[in-house]
Amino acid sequence: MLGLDAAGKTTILYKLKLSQVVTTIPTVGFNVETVEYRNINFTVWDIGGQDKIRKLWRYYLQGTDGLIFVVDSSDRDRINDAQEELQSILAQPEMEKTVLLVLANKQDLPNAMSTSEVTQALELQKLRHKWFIQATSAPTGDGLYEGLDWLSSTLCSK
Ligand SMILES: Nc1nc2c(ncn2[C@@H]2O[C@H](COP(=O)(O)OP(=O)(O)OP(=O)(O)O)[C@@H](O)[C@H]2O)c(=O)[nH]1
Ligand SMILES: [Mg+2]
Repeated sequence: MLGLDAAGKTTILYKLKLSQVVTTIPTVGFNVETVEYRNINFTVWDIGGQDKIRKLWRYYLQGTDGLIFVVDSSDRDRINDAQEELQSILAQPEMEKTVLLVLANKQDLPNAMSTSEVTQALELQKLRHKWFIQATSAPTGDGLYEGLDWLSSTLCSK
């Protein structure tokens, strides 16, 4: 699970793992948890997204079945940064066969971009990867399991 700092990755991970909203601090390094859903054990790696440590993302890619890319839909100023980071990670050789779940998170905030706005900004239509975008709100959990539904059915049919 990757995405810019403050996109909501750690909040999402622990909402899935504990069904709780935890208080987070910026992740330096990573958190890893297994999340069981529909008889699948997802090993979810939540990797810190601050600018200075983004260059470490590529060290976590080997053996990845699926990429969950989390976006703060209310952060219009940085959606282009998110687009650039997503493209550069998908260009890595380890990611050639990965499937991509984009979580358009923070839908509860006023002025959040819609999934179609995020789709356009991230240029998802141009990708050669299988992808899906899901609107989410981490504190309520809205959309999280719909995203995992797509991921599990897509990975199982591979
Ligand atoms: N309103 C709202 N706030 C959210 C949502 N998801 C996360 N947040 C808040 O956004 C802030 C950052 O969330 P984190 O989960 O720490 O973000 P992160 O992506 O792990 O950030 P890094 O560890 O720095 O990469 C926290 O204050 C969260 O409570 C959401 O869907 N809606
Ligand atoms: Mg974090």
